[in-house]
Amino acid sequence: MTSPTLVVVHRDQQTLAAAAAARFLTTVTDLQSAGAVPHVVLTGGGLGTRVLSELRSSPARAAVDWSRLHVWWGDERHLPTGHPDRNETQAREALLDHVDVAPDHVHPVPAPDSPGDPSPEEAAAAYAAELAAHRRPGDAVDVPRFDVLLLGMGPDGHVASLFPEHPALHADGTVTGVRGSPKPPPERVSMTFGAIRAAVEVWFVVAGDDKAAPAAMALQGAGERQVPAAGAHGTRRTLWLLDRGAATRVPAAVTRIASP
Ligand SMILES: O=C1O[C@H](COP(=O)(O)O)[C@@H](O)[C@H](O)[C@H]1O
Repeated sequence: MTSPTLVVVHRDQQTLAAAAAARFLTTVTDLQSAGAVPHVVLTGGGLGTRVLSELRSSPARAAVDWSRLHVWWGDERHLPTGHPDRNETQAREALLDHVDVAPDHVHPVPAPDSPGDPSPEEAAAAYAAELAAHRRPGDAVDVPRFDVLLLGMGPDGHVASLFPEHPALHADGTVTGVRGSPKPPPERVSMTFGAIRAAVEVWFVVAGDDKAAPAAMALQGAGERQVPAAGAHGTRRTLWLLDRGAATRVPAAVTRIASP
């Protein structure tokens, strides 16, 4: 049985980013107050990073015990440590350097300048091993059961670094090296659908007219080879947080207007 999908439309990118941050803070606070140490997966991309900036500037960020939170990435650009285009660098600058995360609870994808100078495939294998080491009792896949997995979506419908018609779409295991990415840089590391679909909740954060077509296709039964976003869903719920531009082609019957 497939889990429910909820599409929420916000007035504009700014409202969407702030609302996603508020949801995130509430979800993590609820989990922590129930005694859990949540596992969250961050996304790169313009809006994904903006959500992190909103988390940083929210007064409610003090409600979260940042030291009791595991942070992972759904994908990474295979670039040296500290490179401005690494998703990790952007997340650290936007949020992680400004909250009291426990360093050993932050799990970046190994960079090419990490010990052993890993290739994308070797970095993927190391990340898969790190994920497997955090698997919890009862977890069905070799990853911790992610409480929230954030995803941006490219105008081509890609999610994480799973691009349309790319061989990485068919990778086994939980993490794959990616070569020949149509979006620079060409070398990347990505969670596979197997890992993404182990998440309890998948939250898409998508804004802009250029995302309207793939959003509509993903929500209306497109194949995941053509529109990879169609293949990403959570075990309990999949949430699409859109701005008006990205929602223009989604049938009104499946959307909820949060901020007109
Ligand atoms: O390269 C990437 O792009 C996607 C989408 O980015 P956006 O700027 O179009 O929102 C992102 O989700 C992914 O993590 C990133 O590596």
